[in-house]
Amino acid sequence: MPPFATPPVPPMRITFDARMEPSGPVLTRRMSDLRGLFADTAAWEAALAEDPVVYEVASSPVPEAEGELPQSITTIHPGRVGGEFHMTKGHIHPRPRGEIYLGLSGVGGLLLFDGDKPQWIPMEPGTIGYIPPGWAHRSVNTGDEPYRFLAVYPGDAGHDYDWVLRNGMGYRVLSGADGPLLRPF
Ligand SMILES: O=P(O)(O)OC[C@H]1O[C@](O)(CO)[C@@H](O)[C@@H]1O
Ligand SMILES: [Fe+2]
Repeated sequence: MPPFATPPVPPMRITFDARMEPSGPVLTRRMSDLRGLFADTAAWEAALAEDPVVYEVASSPVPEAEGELPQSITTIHPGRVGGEFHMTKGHIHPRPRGEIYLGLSGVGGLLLFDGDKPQWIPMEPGTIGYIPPGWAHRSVNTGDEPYRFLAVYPGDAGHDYDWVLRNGMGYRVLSGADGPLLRPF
């Protein structure tokens, strides 16, 4: 017997479709799901009229359970809200667990925050961004095309989104004349 109770998952070959996304469920996050995250509240409210899809997360069939290593591919569509680039909600793992991101297409960045100092890792196809345990993380599309990355994380990590609403992420990532501009919160 395994030392913990999880639904059994067989070894599996996970295939990618033409968009390089795993074939599992897709979670769609629209502008209205990102309440309280962009600095320019008026610009965010104006964007609600169309309520565009900001990002999609396609998951593999591996469950989020202790001992498993689920994966997902996130696509952040290009765009800005009051000069701030489209981004994920961001979260911290309630159980301190590391995570790996691999850039697949487009350009973006991985913003990390430990509650004290923020870190920024530019991401492009082939870049691995390592998220150590205890660091909140958010991904940002800093380009004009969809930014897509693979995430692999321990299945018991969990997602705490309120931590980011309470503490912020240390930086806001804005569009600047010479590329992304990191403005302290
Ligand atoms: O969970 P968020 O902050 O919306 O960001 C989405 C991305 O982060 C993950 O939750 C993994 O950390 C994935 O599901 C996805 O890669
Ligand atoms: Fe995570």
